[in-house]
Amino acid sequence: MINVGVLGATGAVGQRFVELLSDHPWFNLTTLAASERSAGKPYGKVVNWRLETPFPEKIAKLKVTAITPSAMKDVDLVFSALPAEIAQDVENTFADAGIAVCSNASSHRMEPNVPLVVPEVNPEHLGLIDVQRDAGRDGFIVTNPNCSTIMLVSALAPLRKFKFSDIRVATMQAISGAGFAGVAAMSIYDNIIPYIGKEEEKMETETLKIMGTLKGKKVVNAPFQVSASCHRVPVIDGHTMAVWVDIKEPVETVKKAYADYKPPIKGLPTQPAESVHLCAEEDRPQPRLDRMRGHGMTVSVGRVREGLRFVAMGHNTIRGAAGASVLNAELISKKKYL
Ligand SMILES: NC(=O)C1=CN([C@@H]2O[C@H](COP(=O)(O)OP(=O)(O)OC[C@H]3O[C@@H](n4cnc5c(N)ncnc54)[C@H](OP(=O)(O)O)[C@@H]3O)[C@@H](O)[C@H]2O)C=CC1
Ligand SMILES: N[C@@H](CC(=O)OP(=O)(O)O)C(=O)O
Repeated sequence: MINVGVLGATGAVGQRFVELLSDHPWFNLTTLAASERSAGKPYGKVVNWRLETPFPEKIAKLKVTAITPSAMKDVDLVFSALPAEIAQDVENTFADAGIAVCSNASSHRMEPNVPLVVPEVNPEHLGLIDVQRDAGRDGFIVTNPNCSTIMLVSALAPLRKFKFSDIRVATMQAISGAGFAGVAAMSIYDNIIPYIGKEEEKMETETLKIMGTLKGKKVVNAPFQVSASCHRVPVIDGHTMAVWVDIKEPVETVKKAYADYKPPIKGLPTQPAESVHLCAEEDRPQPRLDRMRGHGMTVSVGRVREGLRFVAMGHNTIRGAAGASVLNAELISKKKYL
């Protein structure tokens, strides 16, 4: 068992980490860290547990620590669910102290030495860990993408054998993506907000890095163009997106590619049986009905039609955040980087 901790354990994504790690077969959750408001108090007293699954009582008494390596001495790996502006320095400090960091925050994603990984899409990019180590670091940082980007690249992965260069995407994103206090009820109820700060830029750049090729010590971006329009909708969990790709193959050929798809990795505890599920029903995927497919780790695709057009949807705080990071950590562990 590998001892792990969570940075930002009280937040929307932090709670998902706690849920996924409290009974993990490879990882032993020993340390929970949050802001000064929470540090020094028992986790059960400071967390406002908002998940549908029961609160894991066995960690209720665990004392929340400060977000410093010295306060988290027994851990080999930390999961970061910190706000990006805090994560920037904190994650560097942990990696410099010899600790592996699996981060959900956007701060380091686009740095050339930092792997931006979705295990089913670009597992080989973990090779950038060696580049960080060669530069003299004892630990390392591995990131997972933005929650909408994960759904997009997962849905594109089975289509890589076809030629395409132009992707257009319009998202309908859940309010949990903005964190617990992110969107006021008065703003989102009976409404759609056609702006999510920096989200479009993230989808347009992160996709190219993830679907790029690791050549020597760097990733060469995928040679295509992504154009995104992002919108907040009154859904609690589950990011949905309409996607247009310039694939010329017949619809049936594309559907077969989804049906036959086998991801390049297997044997990880958090990996779902299907990383991408092709919905047969004409009115699916829908967030309320499909977000928990594969324990929240499966991306559902449907409405594949001429154009080529389709709809993709996945759980933003599980597949799009904490689950993605845990899957990265499992791959890191399997590949003996720890
Ligand atoms: N929500 C989502 O779907 C997704 C979120 N992300 C990213 O994950 C990260 C966390 O998001 P989310 O969980 O929604 O955020 P929340 O606001 O819900 O939680 C933030 C967490 O960080 C802690 N924190 C805040 N300020 C500080 C500080 N100054 N020092 C130490 N700890 C601090 C909080 O502790 P305390 O309770 O003590 O204040 C809390 O545990 C962000 O970078 C976000 O962009 C990524 C993908 C999806
Ligand atoms: N911006 C996303 C969530 C998020 O925090 O993304 P990122 O990890 O790229 O900061 C949303 O609002 O749904």
